[in-house]
Amino acid sequence: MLLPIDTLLTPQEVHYCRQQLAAGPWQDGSLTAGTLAVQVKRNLQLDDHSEQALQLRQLILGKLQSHPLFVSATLPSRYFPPKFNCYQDGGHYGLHVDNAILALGSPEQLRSDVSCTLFLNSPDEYDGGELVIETRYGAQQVKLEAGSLIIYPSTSLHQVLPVTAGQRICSFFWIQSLIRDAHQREMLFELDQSVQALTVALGEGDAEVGRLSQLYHNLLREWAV
Ligand SMILES: O=C(O)CCC(=O)C(=O)O
Ligand SMILES: [Fe+2]
Repeated sequence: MLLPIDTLLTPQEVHYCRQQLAAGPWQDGSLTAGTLAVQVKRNLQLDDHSEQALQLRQLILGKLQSHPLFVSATLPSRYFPPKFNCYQDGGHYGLHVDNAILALGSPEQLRSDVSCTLFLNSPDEYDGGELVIETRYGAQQVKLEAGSLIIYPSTSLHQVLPVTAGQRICSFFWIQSLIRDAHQREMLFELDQSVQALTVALGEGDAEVGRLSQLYHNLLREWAV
């Protein structure tokens, strides 16, 4: 499931991120690429240890944790601290799959189940730079408004097309989900969305809403790892 989440950040929050990023120490993205990725990756990344990265991570993680649609769709168990990238002058990231286990061997180790890109500048500010995600139904091109986020299964092959004019600035990160399997996660998401809509329409006291809600929680209990 590819799911866009519109306006995770307000325009004011996007503005704050852009200010911090303008000041931030950027480095060659190939420094942090694995042995395979280094052959296909050409971009800049904010130094993960910088003050700017620490500040922005806190802001983004806080917004994610309090966003009901994001939580329902990803069922997060652990968050990889958001990173920041910038593509310009033909910069791109060729077709790849994200590492299954991130920060391998460290206390932050996490299995990537859901990959996320949060767009931090407007699509009007650059040409190219589409995030292209291969799905069972063909390749999908994604380029969202500043402050919006796309989530997609980490099992997918994906690439960022060359940015031929301007700059594309994003945050990207991964989620380890309570539900490892993308299909199970998607079914739970759809059930949860229906339960929420029926709760509004029929009220919390409705017996059938109660039964569907019981089903949701018992499936989650059954499948959560
Ligand atoms: O910039 C993006 O949208 C995705 C970056 C990416 O695929 C990665 O860093 O693994
Ligand atoms: Fe990736």
